[in-house]
Amino acid sequence: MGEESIEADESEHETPTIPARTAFRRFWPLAKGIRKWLLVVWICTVLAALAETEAILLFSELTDHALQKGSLTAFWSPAGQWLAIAIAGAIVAYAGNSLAAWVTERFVMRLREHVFDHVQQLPPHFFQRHRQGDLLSRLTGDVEAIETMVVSGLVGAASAAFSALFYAVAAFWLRWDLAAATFVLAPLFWLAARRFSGSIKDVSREGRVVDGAITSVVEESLGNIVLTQAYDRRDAERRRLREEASAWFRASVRSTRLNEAYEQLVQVIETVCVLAVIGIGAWEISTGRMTLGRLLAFAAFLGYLYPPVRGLAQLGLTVTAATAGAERLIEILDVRPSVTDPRRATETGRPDGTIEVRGVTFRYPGAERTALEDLSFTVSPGELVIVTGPSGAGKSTVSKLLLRFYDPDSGDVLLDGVPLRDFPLARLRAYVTLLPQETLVLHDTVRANIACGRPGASDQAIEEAARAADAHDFIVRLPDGYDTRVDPNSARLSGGQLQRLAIARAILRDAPVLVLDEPTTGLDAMAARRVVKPLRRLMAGRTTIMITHDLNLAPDADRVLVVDRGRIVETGRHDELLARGGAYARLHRSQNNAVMDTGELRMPLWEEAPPQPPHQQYRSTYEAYGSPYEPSAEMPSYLPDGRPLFRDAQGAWPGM
Ligand SMILES: Nc1ncnc2c1ncn2[C@@H]1O[C@H](COP(=O)(O)OP(=O)(O)OP(=O)(O)O)[C@@H](O)[C@H]1O
Repeated sequence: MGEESIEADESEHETPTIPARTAFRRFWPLAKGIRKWLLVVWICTVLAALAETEAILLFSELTDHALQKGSLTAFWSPAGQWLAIAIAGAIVAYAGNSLAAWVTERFVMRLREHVFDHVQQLPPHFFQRHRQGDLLSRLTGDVEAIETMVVSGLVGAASAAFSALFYAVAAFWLRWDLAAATFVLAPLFWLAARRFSGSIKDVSREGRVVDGAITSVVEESLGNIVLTQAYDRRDAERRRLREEASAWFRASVRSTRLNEAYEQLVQVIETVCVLAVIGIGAWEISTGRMTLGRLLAFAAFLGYLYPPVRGLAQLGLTVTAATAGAERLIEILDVRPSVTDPRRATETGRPDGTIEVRGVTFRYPGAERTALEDLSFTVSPGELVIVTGPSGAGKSTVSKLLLRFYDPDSGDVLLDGVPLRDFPLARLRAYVTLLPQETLVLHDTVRANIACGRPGASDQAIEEAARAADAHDFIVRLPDGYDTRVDPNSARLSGGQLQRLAIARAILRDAPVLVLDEPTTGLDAMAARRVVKPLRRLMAGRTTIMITHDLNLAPDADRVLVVDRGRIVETGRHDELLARGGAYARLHRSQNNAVMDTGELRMPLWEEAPPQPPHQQYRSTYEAYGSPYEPSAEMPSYLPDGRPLFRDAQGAWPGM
């Protein structure tokens, strides 16, 4: 594996806890380019606070001169100013809030793209070890949580701090002694927030985790709906959902209770402060040291002062809660891609397609055993090499190294003599095309599904590829032809048709090297036969490495590599290997026996063995491969009605 691919078995760790400051610093760089707008939002908030202050002072003036004295002439001027300030304040607040929403959503968009981009580069085993629902919840809920911390949090904190300071100065300016008396109570807010912050963070973290678990259960359950219905697993699935939903229920109720307790405590503290002001104010008015208007203005300043003070404390809690989401995103962002683009890419033209695997040893990150051990082979341009072997032998791992999903721990994979790690990833994957075991379908039209082989391909090229893949005929019979929308779960296309669509895509891609991973697995015999011809057209003139259990395709290969426990145990042509009577011959035999076994399922349970029909055609096949023919007395080759048990009794794979 390359030096970049430091990759721990991340799933085994608990999500690490991170201080809010670290989390903030981690995501702040993403605000680049929008920071100036944050400043504008902050200025708008300041202007709105100034307008509010001016309004309060005008209110005080109105009380003392217009209301107390009952003078209408003293009313008009301050009233006009108040109205003008209110309108200006409203415009500024509107502009500020709209801009804040724009900045916030831009940040969320950028963050989501950043995380999504990163996740897309992660190696296959990451996705096997993380539940999809949990990843979804991180990409949605947690991303928004971080916004509260970085953007709203920052602007909120700056605005609240400014407003608090501003109103405090105004209150001091009005009556410093009265203000000082009430400010003595301010630390109570801070104490209350401190008391609650730890528990709120815990419960938020719990909530984020459970949210991911619920999405996972729903997603897995819907993805497995056939199993659920066929085996009547509805109760089990409901129980699974209920378990997670109960955890969510508990976390959510606890979170509301904590927030509500905090809110109410703050209300009580506020009431104490207001009563203190009224009490002191009443005493001051009674001694003639203060007018009613000034007292009301003072109370109003305090009234305006509390929300930002409370907001600051509340913001602390919100940021603490958001940190729980940040921790979950940072955990993902810290997973390093197993491969990266080279620092200096090799400049080559289109390669001829010589693949050389040279002394490759590879172990999956976190795995105990090596999946490949000192593997070496070469495939010349235009050759077809089949890689076969028992399950778990390491065949698919070979395909992952050929596509450079991973780098080998030692040894090298070379294309035209250049190590794969020296190619830019995008270029490498244009040269080496994978036809994976499961047919991958985009949620889009048939046309787009083929065109993704070569973005920008003309309709004519798409149709030619579809014809070469024997897909054109069934495509034109679809309701909207090439414009019919397909999706991975739609029953609109059969497995064989999807496979032919994938072949059309690969034909259009026109890469010099092809990696086919079990191209006929999962297809029934008829469907498998139908893809053979298109496959041959696809393989023509390309270096092809076919990973397969299906040895019906082996006689066609220039070479067969038999892999077992990560090593090549045999290599040669199909007939040579059969004649050798080793691992390959055993695999071949077991495959044919497997066919016979299915035939046996259809047999009636006779008391006695049925009469044996002649087996001459199999004798000649065996003898042609140099194997001794040993018909088994217990294992009939024909059904009692005379139909052959072997599917290739009419000659191997007539479709080829
Ligand atoms: N993501 C992974 N993490 C750890 N070990 C893995 C991972 N994927 C595969 N392995 C292990 O690597 C070995 C080779 O797996 P591989 O999938 O290449 O086998 P295979 O020959 O393709 O099997 P099959 O024919 O069943 O698909 C196996 O022992 C498997 O358990």
